[in-house]
Amino acid sequence: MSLCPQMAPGRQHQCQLLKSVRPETPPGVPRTPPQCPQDSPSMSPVPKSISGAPGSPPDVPRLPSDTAKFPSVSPRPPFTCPQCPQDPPNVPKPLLMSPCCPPRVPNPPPCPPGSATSTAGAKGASKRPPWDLRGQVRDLQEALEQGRERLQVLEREKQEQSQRLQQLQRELGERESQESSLCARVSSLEVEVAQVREKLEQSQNKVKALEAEEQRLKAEEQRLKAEEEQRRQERDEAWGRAQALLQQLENAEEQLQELQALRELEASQRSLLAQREEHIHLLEMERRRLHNDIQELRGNIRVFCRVRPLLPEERERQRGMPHLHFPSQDTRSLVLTRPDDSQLGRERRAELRYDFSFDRVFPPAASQEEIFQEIQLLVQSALDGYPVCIFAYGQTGSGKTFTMEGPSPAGAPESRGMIPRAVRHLFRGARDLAAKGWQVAPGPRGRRARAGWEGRAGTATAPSVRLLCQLPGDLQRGPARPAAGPRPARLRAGDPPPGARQRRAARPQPHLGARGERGAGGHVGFRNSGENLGISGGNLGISGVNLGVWEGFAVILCGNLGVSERL
Ligand SMILES: Nc1ncnc2c1ncn2[C@@H]1O[C@H](COP(=O)(O)OP(=O)(O)OP(=O)(O)O)[C@@H](O)[C@H]1O
Repeated sequence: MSLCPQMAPGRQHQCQLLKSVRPETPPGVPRTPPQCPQDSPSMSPVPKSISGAPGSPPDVPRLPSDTAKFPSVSPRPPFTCPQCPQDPPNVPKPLLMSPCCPPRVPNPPPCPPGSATSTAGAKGASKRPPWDLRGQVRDLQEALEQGRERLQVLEREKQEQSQRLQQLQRELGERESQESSLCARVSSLEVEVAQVREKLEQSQNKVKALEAEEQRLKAEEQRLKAEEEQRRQERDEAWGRAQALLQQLENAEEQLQELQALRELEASQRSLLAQREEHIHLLEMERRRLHNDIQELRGNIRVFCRVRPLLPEERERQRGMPHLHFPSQDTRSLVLTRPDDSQLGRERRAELRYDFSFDRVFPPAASQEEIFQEIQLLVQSALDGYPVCIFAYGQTGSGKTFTMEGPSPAGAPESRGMIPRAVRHLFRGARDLAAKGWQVAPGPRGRRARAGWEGRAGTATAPSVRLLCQLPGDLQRGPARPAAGPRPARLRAGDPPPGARQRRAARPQPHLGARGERGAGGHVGFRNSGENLGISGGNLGISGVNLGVWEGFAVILCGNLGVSERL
């Protein structure tokens, strides 16, 4: 059995079946196995899915089922006569066992005489007597005749079989050509299948890529949707803010209009205020003038007398102060009496009476506040630009320091002296003036400036206030100074304190608190919020009662003058 060398194993059975029905090739005729030029060794059987696939060409003839066409593949066993021990010699074997060409089993030839099949004739012949030779010859002739007829039948059958064989050979050729074409077709189909598979793989790869791209695009779509949602929210928020801003803008425009109206009102009010301020200024100037006229009328130089109470040790030595009398109806008088005893003590004379008159007399019970009530108007005059000098004069131990500074150490606020009270009054008055639009600033040092508070709101004039303080005992003795230093010059009105510039440039001024604590050399100064209303009188050189006032500055000179004598 020869096989197609390029035929796939799955197709071997088919070729085997075709081979089995092929008759023996006559000798001399070259037999060529059917070739499948397009078959490849790796060709696989045609898958049913392909033949039944929708894409299969409809005109491709399907190979007939071999088993259907050739149900009995195995060769039929040779016919044997059941009555004969071996095959009859001239009985042809069946050639085909195809359903389309069912085998035609010839009638079994009659058994030769003597065999089991010829038992009937033999029986007939046996019925003949052995001596009936003629009868036996007739029987033989009849048998011969039957054999001839049988031979003729067989000849006809042979011819029919030959024709059938030729027909089958033609069919076989057709089938082989058909098979070749089918093989070629199958090969082409397999190539197409391979191409389709390749395309299918490519398509699957593309599908996978597209699916991945789809996933990516879906994710991108989700992200874009989220961004879109966020943008929408932001837009809504921005829209809300814009609406709010529009509303605010409208409100602002309304407020602007109101502000414009208010500005116009403010301008009118300002002009009115300016008029009122001008009026107030005029009134203030008038008040100042009247105030100082009153002060002048009361006296440019006023002398107050204060009698301090007895000290504890003095109470032990004397019984009260019967020699001092303070008329209750007259606060300006002080009466001093003393008995006018004769030198011998025999005569009884009337008391000697000394009447003193001052601008104000303060009895021992007078408080610091009562005293300051009298001098604070002078402080107001200093704020108005008038030179003011306040000093205490008296015997040692008469209470000058107590009056001007207060007790030492410091006691209750109500026991403060005149200096801290004046300073406080000055600063308070300066603040009140500033609240009214007046500018209060320290004046230029070392040069003269116009006296008085002539500055007004909006003007640039610089009022100056200097508070010159000399502490107890120092005014008479003078400040401590170097031995080689110059002696203080006698001051004239209008002269600046000698050495003031020099002193200010030489060393910083001692600064005290608002209470006016004693500084080095007995000179004190007051500083508050950078405004120096302090002392520059270190070398003021006031001696005795000769006081100099530096014109051009509003000066308050507070101090006391000690005398070495007791009254
Ligand atoms: N009004 C008063 N009320 C109570 N005590 C007073 C009063 N005035 C003075 N004193 C007391 O009298 C004493 C002497 O007062 P002070 O030192 O002020 O006198 P002085 O005139 O300054 O003396 P000196 O000239 O020696 O400096 C002090 O103890 C003081 O406390």
